[in-house]
Amino acid sequence: MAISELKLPSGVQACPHDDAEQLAQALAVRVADALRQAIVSRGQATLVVSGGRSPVPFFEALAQQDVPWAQVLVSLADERWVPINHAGSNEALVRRHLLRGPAAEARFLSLYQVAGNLEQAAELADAAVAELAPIDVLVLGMGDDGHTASLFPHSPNLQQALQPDCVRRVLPMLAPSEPAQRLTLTQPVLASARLPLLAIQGQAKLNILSAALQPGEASELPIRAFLNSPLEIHWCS
Ligand SMILES: O=C(O)[C@H](O)[C@@H](O)[C@H](O)[C@H](O)COP(=O)(O)O
Repeated sequence: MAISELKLPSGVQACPHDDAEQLAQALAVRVADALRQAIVSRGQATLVVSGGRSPVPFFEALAQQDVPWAQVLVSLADERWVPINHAGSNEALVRRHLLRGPAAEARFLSLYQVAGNLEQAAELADAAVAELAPIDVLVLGMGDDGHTASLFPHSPNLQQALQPDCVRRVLPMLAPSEPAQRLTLTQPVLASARLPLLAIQGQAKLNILSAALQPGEASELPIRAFLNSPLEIHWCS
């Protein structure tokens, strides 16, 4: 199956790419163009990205793009509740692969907070990201279980986090995989994005996307809450 075979909702655009390298390059050009346009319109741009393994080539391609990085605020859709020197830190991933060279001039807004427990860290992060929305460019990934950001199926707080009127910007979340303790932006913040992009690779994730396009509960496949207009889905096999 290819993404062009999926029946996508109106305003959800399929963007197929030949391979991971071409996807990363095309996404970097798309994001850089949107950041430049936001800066021309509003004097600054906010970019929120996801962690994981697959964004690294995209981060490195974006770091090469000609963007007025000093006018860009970068943050994360989610973070593992680990310090920056931990292997699972999304902040470390972004600082290592994106915020280098000219892109090092961008401002970074951390989700990670030192606190006595995950809930306290989420409350501190909630206050720390007050300036984040509306997001100009959001880049989401998706797990093989249909999670996005750290919105994991059947996780405590998931229903609250997916509410369009959720008053929290950041909630604590438990992932089925280590590091389990997570901090995630909630649906209202993520849905504020002027340009939401979903980047996924492989047939397994396309099958999950196909399932998420069928009627059902977002609690089973949280990505469901984001498959609406406007959205570009960038995919390669
Ligand atoms: O912290 C994280 O891991 C990400 O924010 C997470 O939501 C990621 O986007 C998916 O797990 C997909 O990860 P891959 O793209 O590496 O498969």
